[in-house]
Amino acid sequence: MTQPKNPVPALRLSGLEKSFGPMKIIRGIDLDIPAGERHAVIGPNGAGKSTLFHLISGHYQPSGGSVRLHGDDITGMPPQLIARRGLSRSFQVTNLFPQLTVWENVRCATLWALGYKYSFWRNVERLADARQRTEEILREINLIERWNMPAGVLAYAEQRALEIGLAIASNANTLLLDEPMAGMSHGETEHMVELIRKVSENRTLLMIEHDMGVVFDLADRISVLVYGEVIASDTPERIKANASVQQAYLGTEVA
Ligand SMILES: Nc1ncnc2c1ncn2[C@@H]1O[C@H](COP(=O)(O)OP(=O)(O)OP(=O)(O)O)[C@@H](O)[C@H]1O
Repeated sequence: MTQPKNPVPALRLSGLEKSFGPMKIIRGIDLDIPAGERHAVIGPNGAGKSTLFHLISGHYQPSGGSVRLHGDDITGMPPQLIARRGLSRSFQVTNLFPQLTVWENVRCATLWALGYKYSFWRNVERLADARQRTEEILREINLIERWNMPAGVLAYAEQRALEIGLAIASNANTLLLDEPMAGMSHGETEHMVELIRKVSENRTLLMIEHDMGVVFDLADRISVLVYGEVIASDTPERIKANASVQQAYLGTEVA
């Protein structure tokens, strides 16, 4: 990044730990993610990547350590409170209302973000701010032409784009994406990369991804997680050249 970095990182993980019974799954992670960075977490199956996301988003309670979002301690807060503070997560499993239209799905998230209580929702078509914001988001995620289709009949890649739309509709400034390219064709992957690049232009992005082409194309910085520890956190070029990363994980994949 060419701009000076904000001294308060968007995310700061300090001594983060998670055990399940006697099994230490996350073993003391220290990691700063500056605001505006696109950061990828890679690592072998079972390394603890999803667990790490669960800890950051509040879906799991850490066994030790802390999570700070823009300097505020959010450790152990419930997911909905963390989301209210601007951190939004999209899941590997789909999180949409399939019978509602694309428009209605985004509008729900928009209404929530604008602070409307459920009692307002029956006059929802009159809420100009919600309408305008919904339209903006559908344009941003390239689904404006699908606005009137039930979410359940969209193509898989479009459903994933809509999930990203729901995340940004909630006014998120920090996005956690868990394997956004999973199950996509080559063409769909290319579109998703462009979409993620666009929506992360003015947001902080943390993503788990197995597609190394995508990771090395999108990320400003990459952290490599092996057995619950970050063994390296650096630029794509340095990660590629890092001997211990090669040995532990990448092998010949990106050599
Ligand atoms: N709720 C749980 N209870 C017990 N063990 C768990 C729980 N959740 C995860 N684990 C274990 O923690 C380890 C890390 O799992 P996790 O899903 O975080 O890895 P991952 O790096 O995301 O893997 P993958 O790339 O395959 O998705 C695994 O051994 C898993 O079995």
